[in-house]
Amino acid sequence: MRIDVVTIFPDYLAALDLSLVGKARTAGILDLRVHDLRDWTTDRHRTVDDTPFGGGAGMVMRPDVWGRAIDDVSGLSTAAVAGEASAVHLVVPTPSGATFTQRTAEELATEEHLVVACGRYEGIDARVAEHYRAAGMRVSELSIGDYVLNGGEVAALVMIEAVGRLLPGVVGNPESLVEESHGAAGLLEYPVYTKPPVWGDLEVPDVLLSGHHARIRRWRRDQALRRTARRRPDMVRALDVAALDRHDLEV
Ligand SMILES: Oc1ccccc1-c1ccno1
Repeated sequence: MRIDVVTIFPDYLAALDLSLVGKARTAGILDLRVHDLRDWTTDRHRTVDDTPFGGGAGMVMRPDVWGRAIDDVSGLSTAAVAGEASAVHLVVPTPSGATFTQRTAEELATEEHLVVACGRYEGIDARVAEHYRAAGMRVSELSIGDYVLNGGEVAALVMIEAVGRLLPGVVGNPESLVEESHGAAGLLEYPVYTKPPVWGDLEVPDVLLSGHHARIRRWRRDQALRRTARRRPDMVRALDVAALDRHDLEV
């Protein structure tokens, strides 16, 4: 997979040189390129924004600068036919976007090429998303949660980590992806324990020391259900109970 990130703060994305995503880049699993939006400006002040039409506070990022940047990194500037459906999926982090979830990460992890446009100020001129949708590109305006950040870079870090770790070969044991919170069962993960078996006056639940794997699986699913019901009742309502029952039969 290739991911191009365009931002006015490229250093913000330095964290992606570290840990699993960094290893995926070194291994050639993930081709991640970070670009400075100002490289596509044409004035000596390298201007990327201007005042909003209709008035209001703050500044809006210019469509012409973003257009040159996205055309370049997506290959559209050299595409034979501008209208051809692009292999690129444009991701625009924004507080006004659809919620980015594990399902979103799973879908994006199947893409060939993501371009992530990190906006700042009051946002990116709305015509940018409109233009690329009309050009046949899939465009997803996504929020990582109901709060406001100063820019899209932090959201980009979150999304790229959530997507990158799903790529084949990135996580050592793919099994570990199955039982995570928000995984296939649609539950939060059960509580985990390791040595020492007694820490102060706190002990590890006996069932986990029993060696009885069927009981351990059942205990863990019960804990996941309880935790989900207590902390995320919204997820319980969405649960596919039939699937859980099928899972139960497997245990
Ligand atoms: O608050 C933001 C500002 C710019 C770009 C993205 C965001 C955001 C907030 C939540 N998810 O994304």
